[in-house]
Amino acid sequence: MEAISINNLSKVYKSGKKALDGLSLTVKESEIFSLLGPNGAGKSTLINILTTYLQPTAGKVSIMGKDVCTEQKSICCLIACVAQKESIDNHLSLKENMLFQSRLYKLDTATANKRMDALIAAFGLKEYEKHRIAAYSGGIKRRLDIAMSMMSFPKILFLDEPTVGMDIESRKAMWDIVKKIKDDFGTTIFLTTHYLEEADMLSDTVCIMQDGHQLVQDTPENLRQHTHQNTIRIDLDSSENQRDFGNWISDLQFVRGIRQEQNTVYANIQNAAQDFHILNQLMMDKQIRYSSIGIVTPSLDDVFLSLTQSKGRSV
Ligand SMILES: Nc1ncnc2c1ncn2[C@@H]1O[C@H](COP(=O)(O)OP(=O)(O)OP(=O)(O)O)[C@@H](O)[C@H]1O
Repeated sequence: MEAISINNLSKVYKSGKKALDGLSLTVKESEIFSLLGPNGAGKSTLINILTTYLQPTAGKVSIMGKDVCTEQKSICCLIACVAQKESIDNHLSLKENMLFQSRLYKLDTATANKRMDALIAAFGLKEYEKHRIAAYSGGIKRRLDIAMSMMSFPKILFLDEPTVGMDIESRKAMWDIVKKIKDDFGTTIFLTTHYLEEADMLSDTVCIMQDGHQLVQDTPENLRQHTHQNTIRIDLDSSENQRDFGNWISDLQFVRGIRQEQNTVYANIQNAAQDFHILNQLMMDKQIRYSSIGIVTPSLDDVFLSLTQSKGRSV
């Protein structure tokens, strides 16, 4: 069974704003699924519909086979959502916070204690039990927040930007925990993130959306492969004017978009084998000075930009 199935979903707010526009996607059971998209793409609207806070305008959405419009109660027992705003009570201890959560789900004491001990061990929280919660770092609080939401053993866990604002150490620790949730508990994880490296490291499937609909959904590896043939890297000589070059290359008919990092320009093109030679020749004719040019292995950033960037806009 698919964990989440979305078919032709639309959401129009009262203001008339169409936030979702014929979105279709599927999330498999026990996978880590990352949703990416520029600001305003419709990610929050989608999560709010999937977690039953918002009603869709049209389309069909099912969670573990249950319809979001007619079976909200059953769905709420199957999912948990960790929003960006933490839900920890600083006046309670770590264990009290977890047990409070278990009462919301009406777990009996023996089950609650068993789950709590398993989660404290799995999330590396044992050493923090004796400390005051107010003294926890943001990363540890986030970890506790996720452990609390796992007390109900949800089938699907929604994580809204789980590592936003964290330093790289805490971010890596969080990645290990997200993988552990999938491996040890078999939970399907649906996460949103603005960090493409994070989506790349964690995800079985990545979906990139824009303007309320899906642009692409695939494994990170396949997405990189997709762009691999379509990205040319040019390292300009420092004497070249980067802005002039950026404008010139953007205007070429076969260039779909560019990304500039100081003297380096990444150009997304239609046909690497053919366009690489044409570009090389045009640059020589124009006597543009560069130290190297080549087809490169793209990062997920290149995939994201090539799909969401309009022609000629540099980032
Ligand atoms: N309650 C609302 N009423 C009217 N328009 C809304 C409402 N909520 C969101 N929108 C609009 O719907 C569109 C999608 O918004 P949404 O918050 O879902 O995008 P997002 O991808 O989560 O963006 P971000 O990454 O900035 O959080 C935006 O144009 C937004 O301004």
